[in-house]
Amino acid sequence: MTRVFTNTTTTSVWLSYFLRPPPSPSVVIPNRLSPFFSAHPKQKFSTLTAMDARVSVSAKEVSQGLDVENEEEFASQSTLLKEFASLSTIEKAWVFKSDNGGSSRAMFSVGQPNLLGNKKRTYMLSSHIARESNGSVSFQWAPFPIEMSGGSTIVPSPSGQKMLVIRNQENDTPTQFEIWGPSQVEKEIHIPKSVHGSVYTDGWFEGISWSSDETLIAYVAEDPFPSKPVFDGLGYKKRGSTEKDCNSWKGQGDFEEDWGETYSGKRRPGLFVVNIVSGDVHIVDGISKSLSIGQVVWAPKNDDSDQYLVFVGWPSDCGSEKIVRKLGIKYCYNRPCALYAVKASLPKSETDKLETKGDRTQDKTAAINLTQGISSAFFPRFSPDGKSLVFLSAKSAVDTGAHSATDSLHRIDWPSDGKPRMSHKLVDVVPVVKCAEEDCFPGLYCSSFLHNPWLSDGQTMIMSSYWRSSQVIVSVDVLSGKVSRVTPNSSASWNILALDGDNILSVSSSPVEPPEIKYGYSTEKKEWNWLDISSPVSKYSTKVRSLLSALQFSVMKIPVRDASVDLTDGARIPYEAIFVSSKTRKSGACDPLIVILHGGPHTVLLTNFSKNHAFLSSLGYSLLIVNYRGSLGFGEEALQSLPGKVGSQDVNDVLAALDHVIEMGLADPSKVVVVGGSHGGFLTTHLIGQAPDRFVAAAARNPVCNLALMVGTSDIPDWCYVEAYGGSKGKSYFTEAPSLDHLHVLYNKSPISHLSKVKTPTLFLLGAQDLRVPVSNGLQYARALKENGVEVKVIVFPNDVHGIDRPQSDFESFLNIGVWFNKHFQ
Ligand SMILES: CC(=O)N[C@@H](C)C(=O)N[C@@H](C)C(=O)O
Repeated sequence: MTRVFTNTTTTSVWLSYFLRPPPSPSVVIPNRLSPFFSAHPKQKFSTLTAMDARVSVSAKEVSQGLDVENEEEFASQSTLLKEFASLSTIEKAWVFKSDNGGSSRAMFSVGQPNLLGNKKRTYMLSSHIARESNGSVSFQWAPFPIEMSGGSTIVPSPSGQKMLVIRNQENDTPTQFEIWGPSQVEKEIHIPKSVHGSVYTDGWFEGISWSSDETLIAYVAEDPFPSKPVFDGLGYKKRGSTEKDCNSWKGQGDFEEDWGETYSGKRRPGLFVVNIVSGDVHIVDGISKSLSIGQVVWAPKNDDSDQYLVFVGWPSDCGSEKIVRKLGIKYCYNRPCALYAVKASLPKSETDKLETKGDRTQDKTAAINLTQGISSAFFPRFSPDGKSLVFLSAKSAVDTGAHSATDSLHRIDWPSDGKPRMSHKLVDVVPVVKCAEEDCFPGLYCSSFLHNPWLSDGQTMIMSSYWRSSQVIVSVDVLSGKVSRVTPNSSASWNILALDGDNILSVSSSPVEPPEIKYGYSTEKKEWNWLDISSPVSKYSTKVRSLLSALQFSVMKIPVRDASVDLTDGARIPYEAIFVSSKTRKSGACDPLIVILHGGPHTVLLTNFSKNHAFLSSLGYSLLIVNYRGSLGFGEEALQSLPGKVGSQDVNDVLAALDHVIEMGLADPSKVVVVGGSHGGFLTTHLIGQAPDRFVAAAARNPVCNLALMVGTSDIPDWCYVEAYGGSKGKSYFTEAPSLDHLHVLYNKSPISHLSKVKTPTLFLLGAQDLRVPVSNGLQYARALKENGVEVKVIVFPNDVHGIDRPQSDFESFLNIGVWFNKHFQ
């Protein structure tokens, strides 16, 4: 994670391969396809004037890789993209009860890309929430936000009286823990790197939990650095010699496996407790070093002095005798994991630690596996009365091998004496939904849980979940298992931020409406009402508002074309595509269309606001965002219909969605381009190979082009097997040493096997540090296209990982996508 927002400046390496003769250095009149220009002739004029005044360049002086023809286009489009790229996003919120009856206070964490600094700026904005006697609610905002500089994360204490600020530091500098009171820092604790490395704040292993008396904080941090061999002029230096000696150097020592993409070089997550009164830190005992730890919470206090912690543990061998290493975990919910309980206190003595039982020696402090009957358990949450431990499970993903699948929710009734046992009965609260009938609950698909997700009845949890192409907020009664959708039945998307007592603080947005805060309350009739809350963050510029007000969107149901073949019921149900277009149609002509494809393949593109998509639609394109079968949010059978059929079923689903909008008269078949990343790049490159006459241009971000190459270089070789062969075969065939037969199948399922048919000009955006789909995949395919005389442009971002989401790289990527598409419609 730290690598994503490093302070280093990105210098993009431009490898422009224009096989056509170099364009003449004439000034290009912005083409007719861009409504940005046609809708705002004055802006166009002023942009060009500004450009003329600022730069007067000869063809030779133009930036490397930027053809002169496109420079005007670059300048104009970047002005538009800047409008969207610098918008702020509300990411988290905390609500604190006020002493004063009906009111409360909220703190919002807001993120904004800092393009010049190439990192994300995070700031805090506070508000007072007042509930009036007439039932209305008003938010009074602090006049200015405050930037959180250098802070890795903040975690308020349960009472809201204290706040922990963690500052992870580079190199050998100790990690800083600051305990803040209402007006000042009350305590500062520096934890040297010899105790542990950086605290995990990645949103997955991350777990930072205050004890109920607010004296202890349990958290997850990297194990300390292992000692490394030291050498000097005479050779190896024995232990005890000083390592800081300038006549010696440290060797590398043994290679240590990490969790792959975005975790490169990160050491094992271990469990620690700090006492904020004494400043003492201890590593929690009794946990096998073969477990990676995350998501720790305190168990309810029992009568004993012992306090227990509950955490998630991931085995290093991914729970399989066959697998000898950690496999990539980012986007991969199929890594087995279990909930464990362990005593938080330091062992009192060795005799207390070891007790002889017959001929067996038992470690009384060893962590206990609480969820032995299930292959996956994470996001542990205790009910407010401490009687239930509720958790989410991705057992469907683990058991089938799909990297992500439908979740299920489970409960353990926590022992009344507070002492965890080996065998707890697991109660299924919300099972996996196999076949999601249209407009019915499709199952749970959660990417996070609130720290405190409970309503005051103590049995209702509130959470966000994907529901077909939208994100919605649902309530779940953990005793009855009843799930209810609490957000309106519109097509917009909703994300929960925090609970304010029994009320819900959330954000809602759509492809044509930027995020707005919504405050939900339940009426006496048990219906949810939602209030629009005006906030400084949602004061979007007039330009953004006017561009978006010209757009509309709808969610289309796309009938399954091959419904007659052998399919499960869930795989026959229509899938969806989000169609974004201009409200006004210009004299019967259709705007050009961009087909947008998500990766995974088991993810989904939601009906929420996307700055980059808003930019592309504001350029004058319609968008067709296809949630082909295999996407999250449509039930388990639809999802599981894809593994084994990648490169055919998903490709045909996209083509059927495209035909659907063409048949409806919403798109012109001669004006279609396509873009996708990762598995979406796999689809993009498959489409230009399998349907070479249908796309005017294409753009692929870190695309999977050759599974036979990826299998030997990616952090998730198992993914290649599962998606190519299907779950059960893929899992059993998986090996680190693929046979020739395997490589043959992997190659045949890949876009590279259709390469000879490709003629579509294609832009490649590649992250040189990508461990998921290493840069070699995109480069090999791009070079092969070039060899065949196809027009190709490649941009490699040297410091980017798979997401290519560092602010400057994201900006440069989408600017190039916009320019590339416009260029090929000229
Ligand atoms: C599981 C996974 O990471 N698969 C990749 C090939 C992929 O498509 N990733 C998605 C999540 C992406 O959008 O990057």
